[in-house]
Amino acid sequence: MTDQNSAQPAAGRRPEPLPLTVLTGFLGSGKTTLLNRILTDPAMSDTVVIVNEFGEIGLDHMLVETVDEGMILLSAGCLCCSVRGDLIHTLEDLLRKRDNDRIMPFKRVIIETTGLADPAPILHAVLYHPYLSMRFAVQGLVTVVDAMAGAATLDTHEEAVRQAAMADRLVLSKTDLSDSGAVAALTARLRQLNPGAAILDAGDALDLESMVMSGLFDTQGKIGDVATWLSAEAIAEAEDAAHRRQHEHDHGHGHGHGHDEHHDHHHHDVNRHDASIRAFCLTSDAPVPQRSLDLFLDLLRASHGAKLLRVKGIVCIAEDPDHPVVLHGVQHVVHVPAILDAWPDDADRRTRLVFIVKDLDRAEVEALWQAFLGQPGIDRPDAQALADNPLRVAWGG
Ligand SMILES: Nc1nc2c(ncn2[C@@H]2O[C@H](COP(=O)(O)OP(=O)(O)OP(=O)(O)O)[C@@H](O)[C@H]2O)c(=O)[nH]1
Repeated sequence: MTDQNSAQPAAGRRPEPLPLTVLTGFLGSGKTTLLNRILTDPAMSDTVVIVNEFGEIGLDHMLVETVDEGMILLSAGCLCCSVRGDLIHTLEDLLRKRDNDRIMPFKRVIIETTGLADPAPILHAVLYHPYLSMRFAVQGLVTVVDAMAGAATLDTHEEAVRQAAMADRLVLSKTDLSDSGAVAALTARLRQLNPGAAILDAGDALDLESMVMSGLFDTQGKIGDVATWLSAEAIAEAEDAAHRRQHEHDHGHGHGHGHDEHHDHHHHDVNRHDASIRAFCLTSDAPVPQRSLDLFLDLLRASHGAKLLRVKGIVCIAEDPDHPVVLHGVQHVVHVPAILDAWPDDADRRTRLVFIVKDLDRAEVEALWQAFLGQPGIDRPDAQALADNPLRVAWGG
């Protein structure tokens, strides 16, 4: 078990959390190339990079031009499975050295994963570690997608789909080697897969600092732009567009429209990997009682935990509607990283929950949500029945 006190700062006061970003992307997509750019940008000086590789002998560290030799740490194995403990120890060790002035006071950490990594357990490991989650402000996930090989990789490798679907920022590399039609098609596919993430072109003069700082907190550990972080509007719009496409598609079939039209709709169909992962947004105009929210989240993670890749939200709590609660979850755990002093937009106090899920129907989550909002429908469970269910305790435990 991890010793929570092992990396406590020397001084008594709690230090500002340090930004931590996970950089991922499929094999050969251009992660190291982007990292080199980040490390040579003056705005990104004092960055510690943890490079993770398969195998005993890493190659990437030879390719990364470091600002300071001591700033590169390597671990053998895959971060998402075998060496999660190593990652935690590495981060604790880094903090200890920084707190004891044994290394320079770095300002942020970037973890570069292997090309095959599943980012969910990596984010999870840091977000839910009782001490690390206090010391690091997790910025989220930047995923590099190779514009040349990206579509074929998404077709054949589910890891690549998960990396793209969970990202806060998507960076298209090798656009200089790809034709514009292929880039546009890949961009459209990524937008459908992950409507909430900004899509950037590595060939552009990127603002690397804001690319890396894609999370809820800014460099001082202060709450940043919640609406951008949540991306609820973009996800809701994408859902509407998908609905319209589906409706037109069904309408086309029902009324025997021409073959060409069908052909065009089928052209937009997502492939089997993409189709198993989806993003959606649930909203409520009515404030949500704290207990209903707790029960909803409990039951959701207990019954669907492994299918929840990410959950983000802003919630109007009935007991304290002036101070919205921000939620952030990865897999089995959803936690409250912040309670805001005020609503980002006082005119819009709706509760918004954004989900990125795998093999889970929107309807199932929505039925549960409505049950806890006190709006049970036909064939839907009601909250009291769910709360009284004797199995609930067993599931939650
Ligand atoms: N033309 C071009 N080449 C690029 C671009 N980005 C990366 N490359 C090249 O693609 C190859 C792979 O890039 P890396 O940065 O090593 O990719 P990686 O994701 O770190 O690779 P792994 O660590 O093996 O998974 C290298 O030869 C890079 O020079 C780009 O935007 N344009």
